[in-house]
Amino acid sequence: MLPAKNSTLKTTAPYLVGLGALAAAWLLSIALPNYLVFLGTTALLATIALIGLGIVTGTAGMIVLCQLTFAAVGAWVVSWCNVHGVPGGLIIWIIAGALVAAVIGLLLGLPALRLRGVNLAVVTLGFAAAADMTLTKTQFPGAAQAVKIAVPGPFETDRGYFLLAALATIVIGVAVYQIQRTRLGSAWKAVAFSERGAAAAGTSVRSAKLSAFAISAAIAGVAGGLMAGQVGTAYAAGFSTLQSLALYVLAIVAGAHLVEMALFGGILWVLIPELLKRWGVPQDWGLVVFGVLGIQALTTNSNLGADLRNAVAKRRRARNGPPEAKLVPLETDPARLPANADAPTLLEVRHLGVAFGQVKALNDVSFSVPAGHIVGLIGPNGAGKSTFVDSVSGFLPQHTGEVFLGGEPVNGLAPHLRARLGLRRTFQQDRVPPSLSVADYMAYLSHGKATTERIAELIEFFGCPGAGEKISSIDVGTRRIIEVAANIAADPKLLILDEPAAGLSHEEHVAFGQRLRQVPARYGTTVLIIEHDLDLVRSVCDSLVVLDFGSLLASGPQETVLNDPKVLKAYMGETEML
Ligand SMILES: Nc1ncnc2c1ncn2[C@@H]1O[C@H](COP(=O)(O)OP(=O)(O)OP(=O)(O)O)[C@@H](O)[C@H]1O
Repeated sequence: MLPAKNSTLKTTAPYLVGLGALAAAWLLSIALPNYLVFLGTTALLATIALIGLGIVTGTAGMIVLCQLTFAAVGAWVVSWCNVHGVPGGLIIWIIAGALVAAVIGLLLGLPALRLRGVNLAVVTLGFAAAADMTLTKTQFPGAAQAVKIAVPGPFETDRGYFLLAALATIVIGVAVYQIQRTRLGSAWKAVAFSERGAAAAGTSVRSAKLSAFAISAAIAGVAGGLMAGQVGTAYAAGFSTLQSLALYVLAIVAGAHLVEMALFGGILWVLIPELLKRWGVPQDWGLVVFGVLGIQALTTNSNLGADLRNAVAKRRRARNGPPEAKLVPLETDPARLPANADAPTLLEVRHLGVAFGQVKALNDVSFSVPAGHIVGLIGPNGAGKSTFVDSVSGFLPQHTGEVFLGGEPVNGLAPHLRARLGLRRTFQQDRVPPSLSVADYMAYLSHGKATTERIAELIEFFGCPGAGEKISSIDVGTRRIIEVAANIAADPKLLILDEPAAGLSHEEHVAFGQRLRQVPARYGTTVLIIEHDLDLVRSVCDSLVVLDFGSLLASGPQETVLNDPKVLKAYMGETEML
């Protein structure tokens, strides 16, 4: 875990950097010639739009090609307020523009809940093109009469306006940096990596996506309002579809989900056309340059920000060595819990059935899991184990039959709601967002319930890499253990583990089993584990349920089930192997 002094420094650092940046902006506003100050303002306003775009594309993983349309909304509201003499002045008008842009972002985000990838890109591009045509026809309020937007006294000069733009960039930059580190930021990253993984962690994918859209659009609205104030009158040409596309390219090339890289992108936004102008090349060629950069970024699936961070992490790793493997067997083997016959039922499934076309993946399966137990769910490949987990955790709502948690029916509840009721699960595939650190991931999964001390205790107990280690630098086997520990951090009633030990060495299997055996008594969590490794199953489970061809073959105490001739025949095909 991070020492307290370090973590205080981490919390205050963004504010200190912000103050430093404000001082640098003030010095630049004095030192730079007028023309460069104007260009600097343009770069800062592009930076603001890029920071917003970084949230929705870089962090939440959606392709949005209409960022400057949201900016146009901000500019439109400012122009309208100016023409109609709305009280409050520029700053209030900009805030109003941001709010209107957020509402429009929210509305556009609704179809995004159903669309992904290229389809979402097409919808947002269509929205940008439609808004572009409408604005070109109708123009901004006051544009035809060239009504100048009233800018408050201190910001009237180019230097003053540069400082206003710098202040807005710093405030938004620090705020977004901090949001990225909250549970909401983690939810965006989790949704971008795996919507199923995020839902299983109790995140409403719908709310996460809509909030990303709304906040991103609001920030674009601020950029647009400021753009209108910078030039005095907003024109449609400043918010065209092509420019939105170019901005998107810059966001992915630079890696605008990182605030400092958004600033870099903002500088490129101004620098490339400026250099072309100086070299006597038509500025429209800037769009070609952006296009080439975009193809490069998309084909290599990387961005400058991530590359830079990876290079730094690589150097640090070369200096410090890889994260130490800490999941080692305990010296004294903790005993397997004796099954408590009087324990109340925690999970009960009645007549569960799932059909995929002609395949009956589950057929009238009924059994229960008593509280405080570790129950193994076993069966040959294709027996229906994962289908069972998907049904119980809410990912296969089309199942028949009923599921009860603690006596309450959970049928019809979405996965994230079941997770919030204390029904957690892990996955066979890697669903741990690589962009989070171990501690951030645990805090995210625990819904902020787990304290720093609790996270440290879980890391220690499960032999996970250090709290500050990035998941991306950790092997997939270890990530599965982190996934187990993080789910326990949420204090679930029931944790369903889908092959948690896949990818671990024999020694780690043993060590993991020793930890798992202690989970019900130590953390109060009941465990249902699916596992092919019978050594692990034997070492941790007090009772077993066996599925075969989607039907319940046997259930009961471990020894009885493993000696059942039906199970021996169906599960392994030959008795000796058991
Ligand atoms: N989405 C799907 N569409 C069609 N058939 C499916 C689907 N998912 C699972 N099945 C089928 O349902 C049956 C049960 O699959 P399931 O993955 O639940 O088995 P399993 O016991 O978890 O297997 P394994 O141990 O290999 O993970 C299999 O015959 C499988 O081919």
